[in-house]
Amino acid sequence: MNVWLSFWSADRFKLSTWTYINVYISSGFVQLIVAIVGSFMMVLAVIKSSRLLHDRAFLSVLYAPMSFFDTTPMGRILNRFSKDIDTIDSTLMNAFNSFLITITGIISILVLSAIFLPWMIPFMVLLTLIYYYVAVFFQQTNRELKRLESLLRSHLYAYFSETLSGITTLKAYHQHGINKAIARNQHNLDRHNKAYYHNLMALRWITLRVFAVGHVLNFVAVILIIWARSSIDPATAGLVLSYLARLASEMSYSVQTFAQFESIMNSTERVLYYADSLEQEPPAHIPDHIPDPSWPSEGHVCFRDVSMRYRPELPLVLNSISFDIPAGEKVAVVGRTGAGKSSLIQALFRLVDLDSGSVTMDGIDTLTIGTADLRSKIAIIPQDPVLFQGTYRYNLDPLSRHSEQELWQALETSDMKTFVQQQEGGLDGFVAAQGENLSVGQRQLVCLSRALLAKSKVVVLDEATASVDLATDSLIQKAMRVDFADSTVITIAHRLNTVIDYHRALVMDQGRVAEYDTPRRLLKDPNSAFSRMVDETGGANATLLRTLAGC
Ligand SMILES: Nc1ncnc2c1ncn2[C@@H]1O[C@H](COP(=O)(O)OP(=O)(O)OP(=O)(O)O)[C@@H](O)[C@H]1O
Repeated sequence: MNVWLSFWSADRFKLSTWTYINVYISSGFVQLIVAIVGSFMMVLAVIKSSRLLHDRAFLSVLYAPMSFFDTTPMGRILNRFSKDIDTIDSTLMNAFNSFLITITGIISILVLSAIFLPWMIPFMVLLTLIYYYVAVFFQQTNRELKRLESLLRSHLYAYFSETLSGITTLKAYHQHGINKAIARNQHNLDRHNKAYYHNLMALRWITLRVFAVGHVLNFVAVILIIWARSSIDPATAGLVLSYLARLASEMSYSVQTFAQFESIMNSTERVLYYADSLEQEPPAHIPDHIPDPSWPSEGHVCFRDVSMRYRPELPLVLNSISFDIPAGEKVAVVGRTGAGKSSLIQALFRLVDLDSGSVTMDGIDTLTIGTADLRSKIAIIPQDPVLFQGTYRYNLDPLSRHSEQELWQALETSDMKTFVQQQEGGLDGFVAAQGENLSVGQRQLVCLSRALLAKSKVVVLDEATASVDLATDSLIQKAMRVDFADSTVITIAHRLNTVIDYHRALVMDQGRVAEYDTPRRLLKDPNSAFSRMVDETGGANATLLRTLAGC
């Protein structure tokens, strides 16, 4: 544009060469102003669209299957939502703008030189080809180096966040644990810096070659001007040389800005992958199969030949499991560690897709309805209760469906009323991220209150192994018997004392149902797996358990 503008004005106003040069420079200035204003507006547009991209990617991650979280390090996810999004927001348009300015600058210089020194055209074509070849070669290497750097940054973030979340364990190992964490962190930092250093070196490599191409073109121009000194006036020669002097740095800068632009587009590509290509869970709602709001009114749960594996390449963790839980019964799921107890719950919630078989609740196959429709109907008190940053009110009733009185009632049943009343703000008191300002037992009691409010017909309790004191434990057990008297309760039990009076015990062994009957009947057979588990609790306790079971 500035070449055209300067020629047009020079011709129209019959300007001298020096004025002509001034016009050329000032038209370049006009171009710069237009580019800056344009890029400012585009930056705003990019920030807005990156926000949409961020939201789409975030939603897609939230609905990704559990296998995605099992196989993707947390650092990698954090990297995409921090560094990549920030790069798109703050540097994408500037890099694109800089690249456009330098490339149009190079074209202007080449056109200007070609007009005044036409003999340069063959050299320009040859050197442009060399420039292109070197730039493409550099780009291929640079792209991989950038990927490597980003990957190693993800490792760095992953280990860092892992260290922070396990800080208490590290501290428990005193100086040894901390020193090890520091050493590992330094190692990760060094590896990341190595990749970054190679990136810088690659940039040096290309700069040297591109500068060489630019200077050779300059040299050729000088030779040609000397050769044609009789037919070219000094002012024109000066004009061409002064512009060609800028060529080398413009060429080098254009490769750098293109490399930067491409690496930013890598960030865009990575976020786009999360937004568009992540495998997704089955739909949250299936319009033609929305269950009746009162479903499940009974709480009859039935597993039929259920097989499940966590990922296609892994072995089955549930192997053709069948059992029936009549409505309102309390079932204890017991078994050795790794037997598949938690996997059973994953199958019930459809957190992992079934390989085969079906799970029905009150006759409705859970595969035929949306995952959100299913999960909202089952209450769970997990072993490791999760609370969100906010208030007690928000954690108890995130969808604001219950009255204040109902919230207090639920807290009273779970013995948390006095505690919440003592907090500043009461129900609107502050709950830290992951409930860090509450003990694990208190967190479980908040989860119990939430389950009480949900009034679900199917309740799952993943019994805490060690983190809950006996008082909290017995409170939860009492709630299971009294407040969920009409509900079907499935308890993953680690302590047999708490579930010995349940209606049934389901003994899991290596992903199969080993035994399923009333504790009394199972205990009548001294060789049953359940009997052996009871015996392992010790002579006196085993006798007590047998008495409680009515043997
Ligand atoms: N996310 C996962 N990805 C792959 N395999 C898993 C995953 N979770 C569990 N497993 C495997 O599934 C099997 C059953 O594990 P599960 O957690 O269901 O056992 P569990 O009986 O609940 O054990 P525990 O009493 O120790 O909690 C184990 O062999 C375990 O290695």
